[in-house]
Amino acid sequence: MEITTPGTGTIESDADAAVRIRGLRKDYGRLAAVDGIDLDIARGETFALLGPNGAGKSTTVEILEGYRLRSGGDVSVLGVDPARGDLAWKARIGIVLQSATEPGTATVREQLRQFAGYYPNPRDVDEVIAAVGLEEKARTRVAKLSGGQRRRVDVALGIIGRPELLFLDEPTTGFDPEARREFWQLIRSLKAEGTTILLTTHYLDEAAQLGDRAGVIIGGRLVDVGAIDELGGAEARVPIVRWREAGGALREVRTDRPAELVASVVARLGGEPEGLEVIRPSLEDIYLQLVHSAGAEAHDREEALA
Ligand SMILES: Nc1ncnc2c1ncn2[C@@H]1O[C@H](COP(=O)(O)OP(=O)(O)OP(=O)(O)O)[C@@H](O)[C@H]1O
Repeated sequence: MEITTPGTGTIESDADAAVRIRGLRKDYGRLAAVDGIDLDIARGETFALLGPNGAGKSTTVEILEGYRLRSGGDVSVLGVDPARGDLAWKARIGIVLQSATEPGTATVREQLRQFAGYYPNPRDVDEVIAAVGLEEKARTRVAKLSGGQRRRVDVALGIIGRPELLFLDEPTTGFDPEARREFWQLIRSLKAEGTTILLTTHYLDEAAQLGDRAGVIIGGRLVDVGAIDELGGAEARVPIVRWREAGGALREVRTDRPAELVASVVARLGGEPEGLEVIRPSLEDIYLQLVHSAGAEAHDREEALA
């Protein structure tokens, strides 16, 4: 069994972590874009990496993919240091990058068939086309597809090689709501087959739908990591009860016993309180709290140093 150490996201019995990161650093001149990250991702897990623009997510992911060299720390991806990953290792990972490659003149099926040829054990091209919902566009040139349809081709190219580990960098940007839901189904089926998935996204609902765990990177540091429904800690999840008093004044109380509070307000007001709401913080609310408190801490550190 794997035991996750709170606060670091490392796995204690590590026999089969898909990704293992220790003390990872990446400096661009004086900027520490990644500033000492420790994280493990278990095999078969879907892990969502969250964080504001410029936080260091893509830098971290590109180091794991072998596209970027690190400045310090240790990294192992499927048991291999990505800085030394050979073709056999590359065939075991799938990548859907943020910006799509140039489409060229090939049709959807031609492009997928070509990519399938690069892998030892590819998926069936037509099955993949169906999985990403592009059957009707299989004979269309990629260059003639809409932005969202091209994104589906990117996803298809990422999974054609039957990867053990799939990197998805903001995969559903530009998808319409129905396409996003279809994509989530596809990811769930890949997960059911045992694929490990590292998802970077700004859509918190996507993280909540797909992620087993999530980590929040801010300013190059992993400020929180845990099961999606534990992120931010118990305190951040305390519900808010809101209602209007008899005179119209708005009251708001945070309590982990909302039913008890509502009962006492009803008894006191002698009936249904106006505008009554019990609000449970969403993942987005919790994420925004984390971002704000990390920003405030960084500000305090700067003040202390000044
Ligand atoms: N090649 C580079 N040279 C210099 N600085 C870079 C380079 N690549 C990234 N950075 C800087 O490193 C920091 C982290 O960037 P990164 O792309 O990892 O962020 P991100 O979390 O993926 O952001 P986004 O959500 O906008 O994609 C940013 O401040 C960025 O400007």
